[in-house]
Order: sequence, then C-alpha cells, then structure tokens
Amino acid sequence: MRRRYITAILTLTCFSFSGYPQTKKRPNIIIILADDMGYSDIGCFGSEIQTPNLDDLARNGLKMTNFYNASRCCPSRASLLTGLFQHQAGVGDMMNTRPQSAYQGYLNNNCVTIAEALKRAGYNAFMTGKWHVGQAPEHWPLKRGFDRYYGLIDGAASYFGLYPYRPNQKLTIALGDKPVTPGENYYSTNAYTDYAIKFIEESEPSGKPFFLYLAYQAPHWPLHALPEDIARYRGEYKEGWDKLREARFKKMKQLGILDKNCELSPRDKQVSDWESLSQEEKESWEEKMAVYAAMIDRMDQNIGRIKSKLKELGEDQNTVIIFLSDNGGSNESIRGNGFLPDIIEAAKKPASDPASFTSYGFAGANLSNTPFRLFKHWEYEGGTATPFIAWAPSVIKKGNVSSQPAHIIDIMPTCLDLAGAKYPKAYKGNTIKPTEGLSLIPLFNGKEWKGHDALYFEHEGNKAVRHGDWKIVSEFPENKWRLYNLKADRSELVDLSDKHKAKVKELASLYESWAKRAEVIPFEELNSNRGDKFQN
Ligand SMILES: O=[N+]([O-])c1ccc(OS(=O)(=O)O)cc1
Repeated sequence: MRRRYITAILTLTCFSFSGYPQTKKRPNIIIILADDMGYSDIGCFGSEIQTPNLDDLARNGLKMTNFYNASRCCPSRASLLTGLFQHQAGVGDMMNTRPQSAYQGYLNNNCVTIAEALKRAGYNAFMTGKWHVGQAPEHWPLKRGFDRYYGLIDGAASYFGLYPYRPNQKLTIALGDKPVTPGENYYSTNAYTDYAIKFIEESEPSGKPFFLYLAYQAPHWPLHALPEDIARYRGEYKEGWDKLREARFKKMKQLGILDKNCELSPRDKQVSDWESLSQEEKESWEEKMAVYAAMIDRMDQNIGRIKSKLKELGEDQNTVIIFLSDNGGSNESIRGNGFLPDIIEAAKKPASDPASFTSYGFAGANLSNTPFRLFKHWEYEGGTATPFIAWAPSVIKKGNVSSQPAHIIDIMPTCLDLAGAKYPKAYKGNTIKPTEGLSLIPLFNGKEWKGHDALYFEHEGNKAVRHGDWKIVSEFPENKWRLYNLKADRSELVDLSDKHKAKVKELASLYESWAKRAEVIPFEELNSNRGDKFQN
C-alpha cells in the first residue's frame, strides 16, 4: 500500500525536465547497446546490412553523428552505467583485478548505476545481455540495482551456449544471481530479447515505469549467426572491401551522416589489395561478412520484437529507446591475430558450429568503421565514434539529426532527467563522485544544448581530447600528440600538430588536468605494477 502511494506521488511530480507532460506517466527507458559494432554498420548510418527497425527509430527520432564511447567494452559499459569516466568508476581498463582502485575491474562504491538511481525514484530495473563490469557474484547486476537479470557476465562467449574459447576457461550465463545452462536452440541475441520481453510483461501489473538495459553481444566475435540469416547475405560482399567501403561512404554522404568535405580514409595498411587475394581467401572473407551482417540483422529483428511488444502493451508512446555501440569495429579475434590467413586457419568450422571462434579481422573492421581510420582500442574516430539513435515519440521531433559532440557519460544524466530523478549523493555510506555527463534532454526537445567544453579519452595508454572542432590524439607507446581539425577532416588524415603548436599545447594541458581528475594512471606506470591477479 505504502509502495503504491509513493509510486503515485512520484508519478504526479518530477517531470519538468523531461519534456513529458505533467499528467503523463514517467517514461519507460530502454538502452540498447551493441558490442564491437562500427560507425557505418547499420542502414541509417550507411550500411548495406538491413536494419529496418533501427532505421525506423532513427526516422522517427534523433540521430547523433558525433557521439562517442570509451573505445573498449568494459570502460564504455562502466561509463554508460555511472555517468563517470571509467577510471572514476573503478574500470580503468578491463574486467581484471589490478591493485590500483581506478583499475580494480568492477564498479566501485563511489558511483551509482542508472538502475540504482532509478530504483530510488520508483522504477523497475532490468538488464539482459553482456555485463562485463564485475566478474565475482558480489559485483553482478542484481548487486548494482537491477531487479531482474539474464545474460553473460563475461566479455564474450559462443552465441550457441557455454563453449569456452580457450582451455580451462569458465564463462557464466546467469539468471538473476544464479548461473544457468542454456537450453536447446539457444542463440544469445534471441535469448536476451526473450528475457527482456518477459521482464517487461511481468513489470506491467506493478504500474511502475521500467528501465531496461539490453546489452547484446552482437556483433562481437565469435562470428556466429543463424543459417537463415546468413543465407540472406551470401553474395552481398563479392565485390570486395574497397567497393563496399566506397558504397558506404557515398551513402553516408547522401544520408547527411558525413559532411560534404569528409574524405574516405585509405584502406588500412594491414589489409591487402582485394585483387591480390586467392579465390579461397575472397570466399572466406565474403562468408565471414555474410555471418557478421546476419548477426546485426538478427539484432535488428529482435529490436523489432521489443517495439511490437511495447505497442501491444500500449507503452510505445511512453517509452524512450536509445541505441549505440560500445566501441568501433574490432580487428581482434581470440584465435588468430586479425590477419586474414590466421582467421581462415581459425575458422575450420562453419559459423553455425558452436565451437568455431573467429572474427572478420582488419578488413571487416576497416569496412565497419568507414570512413574512419583504425579500430576499437584506438582513440581515433574509428575506435570511439558510434552511431547513436534516440527515439521518444512524444518528445523527439521526427528525423532530427545533430552533429554536436556528445559522449557515453551523458547517458546516465539523460536517464535521470527523463525520470525526473536526482543524481544521488551517497552510495552505501560513501560519497559519490559528481557526474561528468550532461543531460541530452534539451537536444531531444529540439532546444539549444550547451554541450561539453571538451571530451576526453584514455584507453591502455592511447589518449585524445576533442575540443570544439579540434582533436589531439596520441598512440601508445609512441606518445606523440597529433592534431586534427574534425570539421575539415573528420577522418583524421592530415596531422596539423607542427602547424598549430599552441593548439596542441592548449589541448594537451586540458588532458593533463582531466587525467588527474579522472584518476588515469599513465599506462607505463600501470603495467610496471600489474598486481598478482592480473590476467588478460
Ligand atoms: O581476452 N578475453 O577474454 C577477451 C578479450 C576481449 C574481449 O572483448 S571486449 O569487447 O570485451 O573487450 C572479450 C574477452
């Protein structure tokens, strides 16, 4: 009774920022996170891969073309959930335990997750999919504010079950706080959606709004897809990577994703001339791309299932959906090092075989990140730029496109703002660090958005600062600042650091102040003191 009373009070107040009318229920919020998906991998950002459901969200919502993540899985997830930079939340690098608190490998007690904050404001909070911000059971989603959870605790797994991808590896799929074994016909993208739908349905009678964090593993390696989806993409990739990159680039310009002056980066230096390949090599890559496309296609089909369920429940007009990726396309693979011959060697089994583990390598990632350079792990646009869609039928104007720079730290304050919830001051008796993000609600409402003075990046010694149109980038271990003007050169092709030394100095000084505030430890120093338990 008391609970219902509190819910009613919360329902009647707190809407002034969100743009939702005072009389309306507070909105449900769904964050959909893709994994290792590149900037141009969905239709409405230039891809040949069919994503009609995401395209529909974009057509009826907002696309942001300068949205950034933290260039790697664990850091991006920590930032998304907490509104802090990853180091401040305790996940400075991967989900491994290092002695330094900013790199402990699980969310610390000086941050709160969106789930924890929204629960205090009367929301039900659910998560399905890949967690990867805390491996020990005491750090799992139910311990960080979620009421219900189903998914993979670790960084990657077979899409067909719990098959290890290295000897003696233990992976965990959990339902709530219990490890479970997937049943027959398991395919993770479908299973995460099945549970998301179940949690939404079960939430309805409570009358409370819900927050759902739906973190697909797709299209992260291993390349695993369903045969009927793969079949639809056979033949799509036969022209080879250069032609496909050009086609995406052209479409991106037509769609207004890229400025007219943007240039296509040259083919990555690790990728051979397509014509130099043997027929076997060509066919192998075509097959991998068909599988990769099928994984994204299946994710989109499942997003369609979520939309249909919202409509069926009469919740579609009162739900906000945000979609983005955790980092750029990735050349990594667990077997082989991303070079095509290694990938062919690694993929002795077909992609529908649960025991096959492979990726699409440098060539695939280079296509995924069209028109940018480099990949996941780097702080160039290829590593950090993500497609971003926000859909909220009663708030966001149809077909809006914004090129203002924004960052994954902005998701948490946006969710709080949508819910009319306050950023908490304490967690388990500990002071919480002030959020680094800004609410995107003014942008959603078509108003002027002040935006960030600067955006900052650090991952495994790679560094960057974006300040207006300027960006400095440094690669580890070279540690030399390069300077790009993104308005003239979004693909970061012309290094202006020798020409504009004062600008480099100005941005480098911004980086140093930020790194101190954000608890970044220089990578050389971090690695000289890795701690006994570190393993990757
Ligand atoms: O080594 N691993 O276990 C590993 C490495 C990378 C990885 O991908 S990531 O997206 O989680 O960084 C997942 C697992």
